[in-house]
Amino acid sequence: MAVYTEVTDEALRHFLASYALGELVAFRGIAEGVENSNYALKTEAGDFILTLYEKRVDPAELPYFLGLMDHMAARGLACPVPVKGADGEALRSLADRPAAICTFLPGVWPRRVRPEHCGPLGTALAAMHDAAGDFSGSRANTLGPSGWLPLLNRCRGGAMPAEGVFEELSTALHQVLEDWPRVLPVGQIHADLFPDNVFFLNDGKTPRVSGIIDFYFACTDLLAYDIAVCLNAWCFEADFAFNVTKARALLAGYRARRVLSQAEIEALPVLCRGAAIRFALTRLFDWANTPEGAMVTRKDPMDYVRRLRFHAAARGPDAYGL
Ligand SMILES: Nc1ncnc2c1ncn2[C@@H]1O[C@H](COP(=O)(O)OP(=O)(O)OP(=O)(O)O)[C@@H](O)[C@H]1O
Ligand SMILES: N[C@@H](CCO)C(=O)O
Repeated sequence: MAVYTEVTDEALRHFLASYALGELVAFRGIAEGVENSNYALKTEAGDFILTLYEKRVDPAELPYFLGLMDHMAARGLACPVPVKGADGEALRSLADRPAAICTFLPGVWPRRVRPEHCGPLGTALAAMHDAAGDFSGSRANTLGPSGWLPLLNRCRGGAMPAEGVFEELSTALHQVLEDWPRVLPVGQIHADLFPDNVFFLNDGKTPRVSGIIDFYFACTDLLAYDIAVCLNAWCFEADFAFNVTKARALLAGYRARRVLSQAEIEALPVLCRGAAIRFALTRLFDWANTPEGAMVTRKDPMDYVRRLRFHAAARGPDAYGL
C-alpha cells in the first residue's frame, strides 16, 4: 500500500488553485508502489497522478527526475509529464511533503510477462536512452557499483532469508567489482525498469508500450546496465529458469533502435551479475529493516540471488541469446 501521507479534500483544492487544471472532480489513493504516496486525480482538465515524495527521495534530486521526464516527453517518449503551475513550477509542497502532478498514462503493466512484451520493451528502452541523450542534467548512481559494498556491509549481522547468503553475495560482489567495465557508453538510465513500471496496450495482435513510469531511481550510468536490469526483471520464469526467447526478443528490440557496441555485448554477463546483486542487496537490507507489521510487503532477496547464480554460470553473451 502506498499512501503514507493523507491529503484532505480541502488541502488538495487549495493546492490545485496553483494550476490551470479546473475544479477537482475526484481523487483516490493508489495502493501500488512502495516508495511514495500516489493519488489518481481527476479534474475538469482530465486525469493526472499526484505524487507526494516520501523519505527515501532526496528533495534536492527532484529537479533532476522531473527535468528528465519533461525533457524525454518533449522528445516524444511516453512518460509522465510534470504539470507546471501558473508560476511555471512543477515541484511544490503539499501536506509538508514535496509534491508534483504528472500526466496520467493509459495502459496496464503485464502481470505475466510474455515473449511478445520483451521486443517492444527493448525498443522502448532504447528510445528512452535516445530521448535522454541530450539531457544536460546528471545524477550519480547511488545504487551503482560504488554503493554496493557499503550496502552489503550495512546488512551484516541482520536477518537473512537463508544460510550463507551474506557470504555468497560478498564473494560475488568482489568479483563483479573487479570485472566491472570502465569504458562503455554512458547516459541517463532508468535503473529500475521492472514490469510494474512499463504500461502496455493490448489492442492489437502484439502488445504496444504505452508508457514508462517511475523515474525516481534514474541516474547517469552505463546504458547497457539498464539492459542488464531488464534481462533480470523480465526474462526469468517463476521457477527462476532463464527464458532465452524473452532475452533474444528484448535484445533484438533494443538493437532495432540503438546500436550495441561489441564492448557492451561482451560486458552483458558482468552487468547482469551486478544488476542481480543490486536488487538482492536492497531487498536484503529491507528484509532486515522492515518493521514487523509494516504495511509494505517485503520482496524476497533470494529471487535475485538465484538469478545471480544463472549469470555467474554464463560463459559469455551467447547465454543471453546473442
Ligand atoms: N503517470 C502515471 N499514469 C498512470 N498510472 C500511474 C502513473 N504513475 C503512477 N501510476 C500508478 O501508480 C502506481 C505506483 O506508482 P510508482 O510505481 O511510481 O510508485 P512508487 O511508490 O514511486 O514506486 P515503486 O515501484 O518504486 O514502489 C503504478 O503502479 C500505477 O498504477
Ligand atoms: N524494483 C525493485 C523495487 C523498487 O525499486 C525490486 O523489485 O526490488
